[in-house]
Amino acid sequence: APYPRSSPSCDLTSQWDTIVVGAGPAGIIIADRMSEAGKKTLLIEGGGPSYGITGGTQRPNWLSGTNLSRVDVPGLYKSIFSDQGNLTCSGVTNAFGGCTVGGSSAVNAGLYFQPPDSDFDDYFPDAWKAADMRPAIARLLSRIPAVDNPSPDGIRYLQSGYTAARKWLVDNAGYEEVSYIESPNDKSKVFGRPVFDYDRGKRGGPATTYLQTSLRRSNFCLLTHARVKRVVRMCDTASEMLSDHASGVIVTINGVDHTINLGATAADPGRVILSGGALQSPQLLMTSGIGPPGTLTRLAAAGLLGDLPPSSWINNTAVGDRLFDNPNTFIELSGPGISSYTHSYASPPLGDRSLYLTSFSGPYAFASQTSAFWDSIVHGPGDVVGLQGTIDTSGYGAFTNGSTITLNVYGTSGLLSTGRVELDERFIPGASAETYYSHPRDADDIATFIHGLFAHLPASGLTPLNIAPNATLAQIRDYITTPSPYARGQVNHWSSSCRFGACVDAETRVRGMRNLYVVDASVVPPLTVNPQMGVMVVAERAAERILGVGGRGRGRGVERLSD
Ligand SMILES: Cc1cc2nc3c(=O)[nH]c(=O)nc-3n(C[C@H](O)[C@H](O)[C@H](O)COP(=O)(O)OP(=O)(O)OC[C@H]3O[C@@H](n4cnc5c(N)ncnc54)[C@H](O)[C@@H]3O)c2cc1C
Repeated sequence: APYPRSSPSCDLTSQWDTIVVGAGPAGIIIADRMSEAGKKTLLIEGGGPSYGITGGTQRPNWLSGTNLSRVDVPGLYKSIFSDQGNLTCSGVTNAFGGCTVGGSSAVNAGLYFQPPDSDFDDYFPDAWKAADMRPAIARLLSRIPAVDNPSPDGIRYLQSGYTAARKWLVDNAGYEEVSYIESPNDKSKVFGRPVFDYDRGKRGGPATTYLQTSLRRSNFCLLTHARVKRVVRMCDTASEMLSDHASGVIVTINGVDHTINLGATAADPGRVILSGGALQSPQLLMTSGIGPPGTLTRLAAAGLLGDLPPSSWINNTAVGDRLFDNPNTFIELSGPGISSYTHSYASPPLGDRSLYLTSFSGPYAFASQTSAFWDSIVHGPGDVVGLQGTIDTSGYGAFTNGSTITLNVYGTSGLLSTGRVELDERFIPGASAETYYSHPRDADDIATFIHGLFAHLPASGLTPLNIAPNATLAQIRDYITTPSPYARGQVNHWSSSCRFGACVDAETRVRGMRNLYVVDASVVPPLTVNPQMGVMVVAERAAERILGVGGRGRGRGVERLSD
């Protein structure tokens, strides 16, 4: 049932100043800022509750009697890959992700790295440069602090992988050990502890912070189990509004379609903000008659564009284009000093269970990453490729003995391969095959990174098990580009499918529309770090741009065509 079920502010027949589609991290933050600014705001989520505070009740028996759900406990993170409950987008997208209150921030590992200034300066448009983003970053960190020592008792748990990796990378390979909280900008030959958005041993993020302030406002409603089919942008001849105005959305609740309307006035025409994530926001644009003409023709033939006439279609091939995800490779590493640890959903060791239940401390206070490191390859001025490694506490696949851990290697910013959001025969969105390694330089760069790392392996400290430590560059390149349980997997860091300039303008407004916006990972270019903090910062900055407030590079205010 819709949640909260009886709130008077959830009267769906009323008219709204702002309708936000999707309660992922971006949607929650932008909806909170809109309602804070006095806009009557409706946040619509297709999935249901997740964290205990949102009404989530899925939990293993050892959490019975608490108000925690499985989502709240960081150490239960990996269970999502074997038991998705009803938290994921299964059947809704052809990819892995969270479709629940909090979106993927409710099912992810909680890694929360601040993007370096260079990401904003190199890849974002004017008004989104590093200097413009500082207030947004400060606001975000004041609501969701960054932590790199997640257990509230102050003890660092499961550190054998950290110790071995430090010897390898800092002592042998010349990496500098840094605090990523204090020094977010240096992302070349650096090693350190991962940063998380946990809150005193529990999963944090926008759902436990921003959403809670929104829910206390009488001008805010969160509607769950409600899927938006499309934005309404029909000509309304009575008021002579054109189809470049969104007038509301069509949403399916319990199998029944409803139209929910914006309340346009001369002072405030209202706005629809799509925050469905990098796969579903482009899908929503397409089902609203905005996208590649071939896809719009298919949707119209299937009757999925309502009665929007072809003359009102906005043909834009940039919708869904240049989708990005990090190509990844798992490298299984074993060493005599390593004690691996696999978190258990149903039966954590008794000591670890009681440590968590009494003080939210111990191994269950974090998802399993003990260290992270970065390097870069400079191809030329402004042409720099970011490379990341993250080390976990357990082995994977066929390599799960007690002394094996997993290194996850990604390529990040500056990679050249991108794909497209494609709608399959049922119009479900997914990633096209070109998303990974379609440009040969990417495989060369990532193979060079791995080859260089292997050259510095300590003599008896760590041994790669699934790739030979003396593999040639060509062998590594073949390994990482050949599908296997360890290579070419999806990291699910979907982004960049509705880019600034081509798909939205510098106010995040959809090109060709006056009051329709996209604020989520779709507008975020490939970042040097895991995306969620960048997504949240972008939502904070977008609120300033849309509301027309906020210091340097001040937003131009709503619904005046510009850029
Ligand atoms: C398993 C996993 C692990 C990850 N680990 C990390 C990590 O540790 N650190 C990190 O930085 N990033 C991580 N990520 C990525 C990160 O979680 C995402 O980048 C981030 O959540 C994207 O936020 P978003 O707001 O763009 O969209 P999403 O998180 O995708 O949220 C979109 C929401 O909109 C809803 N929605 C979509 N369409 C509709 C519709 N038509 N009607 C109603 N509702 C709709 C969806 O149900 C969903 O809840 C991980 C992702 C996954 C899947």
